[in-house]
Amino acid sequence: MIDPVPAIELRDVEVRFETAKLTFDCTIAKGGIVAVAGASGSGKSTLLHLIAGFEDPDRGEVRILGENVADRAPSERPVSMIFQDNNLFAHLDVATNIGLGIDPALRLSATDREKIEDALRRVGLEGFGKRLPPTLSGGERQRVALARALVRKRPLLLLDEPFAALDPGMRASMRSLLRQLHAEEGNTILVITHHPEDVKALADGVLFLDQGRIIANDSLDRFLARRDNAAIDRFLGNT
Ligand SMILES: Nc1ncnc2c1ncn2[C@@H]1O[C@H](COP(=O)(O)OP(=O)(O)OP(=O)(O)O)[C@@H](O)[C@H]1O
Repeated sequence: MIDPVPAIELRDVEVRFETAKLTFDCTIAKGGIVAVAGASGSGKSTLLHLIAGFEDPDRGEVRILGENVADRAPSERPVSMIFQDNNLFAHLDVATNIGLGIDPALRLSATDREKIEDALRRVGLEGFGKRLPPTLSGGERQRVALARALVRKRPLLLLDEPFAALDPGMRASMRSLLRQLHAEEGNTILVITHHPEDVKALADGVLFLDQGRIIANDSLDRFLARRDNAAIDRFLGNT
């Protein structure tokens, strides 16, 4: 049965920049992996920033798990966000970077240390705790960012092009890791990607943006079958 309380609702949300006006209306059910796609500049990052609280709407309402989050700072929202890069503090070792997800003041108990070790195991980085981020590969750094999100235990995980810097083999392995963690956590994931193969391999649903608007909010199958929009055709390589 579909949970009646959606993970995310954007109601008449409008953001105005000097050169762009973005308007978002959508409802996203709990528990799926949703790919967020669309041409460069279509508004994908802004959409995620609105949900995470890094951007405030000029109009409209952002609701998470049934609650209007207008007054909630990013750290108070039930959300973790992973960026393309710059997720980690270079001068802090991997375990400490993950510990920041548990307590930003780093008052970590023995149980917290076990949670960090467990998260490292789950992302395939056992024994990496003492390493510094600059000594890791791009894929390993993204795994650490995922481990930090895991220990935060937030029901919503937002990823802004998390695979952008990775080679095809690494992308595929990150996709399967994400699917596996999603199956274990039962969380709701939104992931920005420019690649149809990520959408096909990862997503249950697709939000497709064009010029600051959501023009599709479909199940994966329905999205892949669409032939009614030039921007979607271009993305899927149907032209
Ligand atoms: N802080 C800002 N100030 C002014 N304009 C902005 C700001 N953030 C985004 N914009 C504009 O809003 C539009 C959408 O930007 P956004 O970064 O959300 O797009 P995107 O789909 O994530 O693009 P990309 O795929 O290139 O990352 C663009 O025209 C961009 O120039």
